[in-house]
Amino acid sequence: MAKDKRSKASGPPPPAANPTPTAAAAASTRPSWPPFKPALPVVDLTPESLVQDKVVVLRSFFPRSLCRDYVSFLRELPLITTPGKPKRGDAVRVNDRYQIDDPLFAQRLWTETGLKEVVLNKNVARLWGGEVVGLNSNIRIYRYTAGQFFDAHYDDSNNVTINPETGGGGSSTTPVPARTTWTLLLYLTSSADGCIGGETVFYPHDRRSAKEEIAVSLETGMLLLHKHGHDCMLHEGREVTAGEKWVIRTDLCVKR
Ligand SMILES: O=C(O)CCC(=O)C(=O)O
Ligand SMILES: [Fe+2]
Repeated sequence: MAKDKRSKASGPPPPAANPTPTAAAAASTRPSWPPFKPALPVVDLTPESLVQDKVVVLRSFFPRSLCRDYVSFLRELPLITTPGKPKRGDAVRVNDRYQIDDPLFAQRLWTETGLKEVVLNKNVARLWGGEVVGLNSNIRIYRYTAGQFFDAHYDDSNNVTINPETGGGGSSTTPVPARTTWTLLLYLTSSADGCIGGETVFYPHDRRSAKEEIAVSLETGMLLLHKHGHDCMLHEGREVTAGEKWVIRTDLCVKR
């Protein structure tokens, strides 16, 4: 697939940064995400490079028990099965999805998990394309059941605003203009939970090729980061053939 004809990972744009009628009303419709228990991180988080400067994983980012809690919780959310026909140029995504603009959850994932410390560590800080200020508040939940997949595509970089929220009804600090640079995928299930298939597969040379592919197998609780935007690698979520693949998706954001 030529890059100029590349298909983009699509979806409705995230809700406006200032939701109506009031931010308080919008906040009340956000999910009551389970607490991060036990306190995170549970292991020494060590970034492991799978593709130099392009794909990094953190294994056991969520412990298995927390992944189970999250899957039980997420299955009660109103997931929407992908509409059949994608817009021209958009990747075919066949899965069930839930999307919410939730700055507070994005901030919790960033600050209450150990992620911030790992990402800002001087050994890896140069990777992210700028000064990382947090995670995209556009939180996406994917469930893939047997026969579902996300066809090959590239992820775009988007301009966003990071709205640090205090959560307790306190004052918000100044919004920070930012840009997404790396995709974040947190896998909540794997073959250990009966999910077969569903690998995230990267193609380094802009063509689907079994010889060249780098297939990342699901691991329960593993967090994967991959570079996106102009030098995003072509990639896909391979078909799930049994069980359920559950993923939390957001993005790393740098100051703009
Ligand atoms: O589910 C996956 O493995 C890939 C998801 C993906 O490519 C995306 O969210 O853009
Ligand atoms: Fe993608």
